[in-house]
Amino acid sequence: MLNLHALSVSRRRRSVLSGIDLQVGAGEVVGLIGPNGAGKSTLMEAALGLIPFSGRSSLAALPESRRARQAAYLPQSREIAWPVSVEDLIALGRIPWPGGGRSPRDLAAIDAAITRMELQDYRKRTALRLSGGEQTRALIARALAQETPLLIADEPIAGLDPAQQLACLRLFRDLAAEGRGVLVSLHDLGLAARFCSRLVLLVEGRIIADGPPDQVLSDDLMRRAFGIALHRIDTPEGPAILPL
Ligand SMILES: Nc1ncnc2c1ncn2[C@@H]1O[C@H](COP(=O)(O)OP(=O)(O)OP(=O)(O)O)[C@@H](O)[C@H]1O
Repeated sequence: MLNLHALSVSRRRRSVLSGIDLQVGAGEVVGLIGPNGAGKSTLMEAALGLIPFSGRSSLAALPESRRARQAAYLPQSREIAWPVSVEDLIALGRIPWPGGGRSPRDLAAIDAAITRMELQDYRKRTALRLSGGEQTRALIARALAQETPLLIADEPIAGLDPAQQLACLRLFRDLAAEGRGVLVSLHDLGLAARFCSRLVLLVEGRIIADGPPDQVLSDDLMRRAFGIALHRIDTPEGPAILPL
């Protein structure tokens, strides 16, 4: 679904990503974790073909029209440029598909995305006047309306309340169960452990671990990545991981 090979990015003549090999398959929620500035957003932007890179991205190799039918993207910046209604914002997700956003197929996809993000009461409101968390949910709904096999989401739960964080990650898990692939960057390591099938740990532009959450969240790797110890509390729902 997504295949990155020897992908490298330099910015201002500084290496930001180096030799990235990464696969995201159908049915996987792959969590991208690592310190601020490690290169998580850069990896996503390069994989999507939004910035120059060397190496190979199976997604960026597609023609632009097919790329937008293959992957939807929630960028870290939640900028909404125009005073459109929530419904019209979500309809933008249908642009890659024939129908102009108003075919019965488009309307069904928009309705489904609104329902999944519980935005029924917001659909006629001006997106710019929603709260930050509500705007994020509307932008996730736009990505869902795109109905792509792959979803790439950059810190989707940043700014969401705890219940919405859980709802968002449960939704991603459901998408994977439906056969889609999800690549998501997260800073909450406990939630990453609970909801991701695999974790990829990025440090200074290189992948230093890629595997099951328990393996990647080892004391050694966490100390190497973040320079601190983490305390793990196991609950019936999964681990909670606290910085010490
Ligand atoms: N447009 C740019 N020009 C120059 N350097 C950049 C640019 N964008 C990002 N960088 C640098 O690239 C590095 C990786 O940034 P990136 O945003 O990918 O990190 P990140 O892992 O997503 O961080 P965070 O967790 O803080 O969001 C950082 O050192 C950043 O300063």
